[in-house]
Amino acid sequence: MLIIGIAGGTGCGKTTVVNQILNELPEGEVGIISQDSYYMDTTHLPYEERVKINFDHPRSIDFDLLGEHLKDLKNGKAIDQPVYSFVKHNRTGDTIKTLPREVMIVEGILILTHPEIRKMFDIKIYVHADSDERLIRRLKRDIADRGRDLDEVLTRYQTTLKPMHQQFIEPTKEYADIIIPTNKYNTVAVNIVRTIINEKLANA
Ligand SMILES: Nc1ncnc2c1ncn2[C@@H]1O[C@H](COP(=O)(O)OP(=O)(O)O)[C@@H](O)[C@H]1O
Ligand SMILES: Nc1ccn([C@@H]2O[C@H](COP(=O)(O)O)[C@@H](O)[C@H]2O)c(=O)n1
Repeated sequence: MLIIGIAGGTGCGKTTVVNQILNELPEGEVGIISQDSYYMDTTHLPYEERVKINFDHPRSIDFDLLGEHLKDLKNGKAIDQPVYSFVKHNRTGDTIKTLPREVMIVEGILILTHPEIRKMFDIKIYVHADSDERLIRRLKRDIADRGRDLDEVLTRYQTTLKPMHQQFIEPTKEYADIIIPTNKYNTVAVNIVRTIINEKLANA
């Protein structure tokens, strides 16, 4: 199994890059794990407390569960990936059965911050877009898809997103084998990653 980790700040385009990679690959050959599925279970907290959580700090992620799941997949076992709600700030209680594939992609802002998880990646990719570009994309996306308003996104950006990005996320660029610039759509880089995956699939 080849495990590819894709990190980068919020709104840099990780999900978009993953979808572009998958677009021209045979369906079902590559498995996807999203770090968002591994936000800590917050069922014990009322909604008013969940809203206040710093979702850009590494402690907000259940890395133990993510590590167990990656080990299971490596050992050929299917996992039940939790489904996360950005509206409820919690897992929904549903899961998605995720089967082990020859190539697994793990994507998320904080996945390269954890030494044990980092070691499990055969290829580490950091997707880079400038912070103003990321903020604009995040604003549009969170208002359109994640039930947020302008004030919520901007307050969160100032209080947690920006400082956590500088403290935890941006420094993980140094672990990357490949850095993909995404201020514009980057089809050349996407094609390079797809070629690596195709080679792995052809030799499987
Ligand atoms: N290269 C790009 N140029 C313009 N918009 C982009 C680009 N990549 C992603 N987007 C848009 O920005 C938003 C955030 O992208 P997304 O892939 O969800 O980022 P991430 O997963 O890193 O948070 C989405 O609405 C997406 O359509
Ligand atoms: N309940 C939550 C949980 C997370 N976030 C934000 O999501 C961002 C990470 O996801 P991307 O798809 O943007 O990589 C992260 O910056 C968290 O602030 C949230 O808003 N609400």
